[in-house]
Amino acid sequence: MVDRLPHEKGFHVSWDQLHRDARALAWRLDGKGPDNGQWKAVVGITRGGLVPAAIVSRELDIRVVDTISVKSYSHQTQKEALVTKEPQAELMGDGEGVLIVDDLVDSGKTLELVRKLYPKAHFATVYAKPKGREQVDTFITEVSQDTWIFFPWDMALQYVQPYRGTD
Ligand SMILES: O=P(O)(O)OC[C@H]1O[C@H](OP(=O)(O)OP(=O)(O)O)[C@H](O)[C@@H]1O
Ligand code: HPA
Ligand SMILES: [Mg+2]
Repeated sequence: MVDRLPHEKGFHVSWDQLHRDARALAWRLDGKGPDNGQWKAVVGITRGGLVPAAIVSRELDIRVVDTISVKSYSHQTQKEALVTKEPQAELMGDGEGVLIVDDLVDSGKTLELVRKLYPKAHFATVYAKPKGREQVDTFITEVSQDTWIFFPWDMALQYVQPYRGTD
C-alpha cells in the first residue's frame, strides 16, 4: 500500500470538466456586460486562455474575439511579465465592455499587468488560487495555493500501476 498518492495536491482537469467549467463561467457572465447586458468582445490571454475564450464566445454568441500574449520571464528571483502581442487598440480602448479570459489566476501577475493596460475590462478565469483572486472579477472554482492545476492539453492517457502494486 502506498500512503501518498502521486497526484496529491494536483488538480487534474479533463476536457469534459474544462468544458463544463468554462460553460459555467460563460453562463455566469451572461447579461452582465455594460451595454444592455452585452459584451462587445472576448479577449483570450494566450495560450491557456484560448480554449476557455472560445467556449465563452460560443456560449454568449460574441463574434468579436481577439488575443493578448503575455510572456513570463524568470530572472534570478524575479518573475517579470511582458506583453508580446496586443489586441486591436480601437477595439480595446480602456477595456470597457471587453471580457478578458484566462484559464487560471495563480500569483495574479499576468492579470495585474493586463489590468494596468485595460482597467475597465472584466477579468474572468475558470480557476483561481487565493493569491491572485483579487485580480479576477469572475471565476468558477478556487483551489489552494499549493495545488498545481493540470490542464487537458498538457496531459495524455497513460497506464498506471494498480493501487496495491503487482508481484
Ligand atoms: O497568475 P500568474 O502567476 O501570472 O499565473 C497564471 C498564468 O500562468 C499560466 O500561463 P503561462 O504564463 O504559463 O503561459 P501559457 O498560458 O502560454 O501556458 C496561466 O495560463 C496563466 O496565464
Ligand atoms: O497551477 C497551474 N497549472 C498550470 N499552469 C499554471 N501557471 C501558473 N500556475 C499554474
Ligand atoms: Mg497563460
